[in-house]
Amino acid sequence: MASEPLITASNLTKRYGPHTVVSDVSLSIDRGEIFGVVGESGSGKSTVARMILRLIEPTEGRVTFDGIDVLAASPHELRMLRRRMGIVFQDPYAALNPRMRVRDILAEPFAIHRDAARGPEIDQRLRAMLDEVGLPATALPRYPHEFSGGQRQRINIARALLLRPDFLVLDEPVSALDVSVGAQVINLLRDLQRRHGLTCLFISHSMPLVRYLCDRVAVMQRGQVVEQGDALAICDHPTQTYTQQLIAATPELPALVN
Ligand SMILES: Nc1ncnc2c1ncn2[C@@H]1O[C@H](COP(=O)(O)OP(=O)(O)OP(=O)(O)O)[C@@H](O)[C@H]1O
Repeated sequence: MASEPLITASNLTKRYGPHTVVSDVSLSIDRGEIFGVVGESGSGKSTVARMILRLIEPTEGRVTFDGIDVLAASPHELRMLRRRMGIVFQDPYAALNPRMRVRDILAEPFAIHRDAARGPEIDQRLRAMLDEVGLPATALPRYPHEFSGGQRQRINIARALLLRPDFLVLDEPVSALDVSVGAQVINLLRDLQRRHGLTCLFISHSMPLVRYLCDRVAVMQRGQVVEQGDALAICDHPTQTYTQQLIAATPELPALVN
């Protein structure tokens, strides 16, 4: 028997005053898959992801996470849900507090979720996680400005994974990075996703990247899903003109694949 999807979003709509920025979006994300949301800037991708995480309240619609009604969750339930969800933002520079040491940035989730780990175990978890994202333990006492963009994004990924979430939102995680650095980060994400059996929502404007990384994809245009399904099928045989234009607009990936 097929398992229930980890996430279902049904008829999500977001309006700001008279502006409808997301309109009637429905999708479901299976456990262990990477689901892509692709579209040009302003098409509503981030708004959909933030509504799923309930960082933004939808105007209409429903979200379930592991069968739990996310929008009806009490503050306590929401805290428990948030622990199971991580997010990596686009801009690795803006996402890290420049006045905090890496150790404190990474330990922050443990301060919020006090029962997740204590004392010496926290330090152990930080070191192990840094190792997983390819950074040395000597990073711990240093400040974000001492790191390159790619290294900073690795710190963001480590922070997002520290509480061992089931679900990770990747909001254009490499679009602020150089192509070769971005390729390394994409491969790291793919390895971590496989190793931990993570379920991911990957937001991107790049069809080749979606083709490389995602199992399924939803294509968004002006707040609506115009096409969704198997990522390879849609990238190789798009049925919508908009999808064809997106493909034509993005250069081929350089040698990303390792
Ligand atoms: N708080 C807000 N108030 C009004 N409009 C907003 C607000 N947040 C987002 N929007 C508008 O909603 C639309 C969708 O934005 P969103 O960030 O979801 O798009 P996106 O596809 O993720 O774009 P990008 O790739 O540039 O991040 C945009 O037109 C944006 O200007």
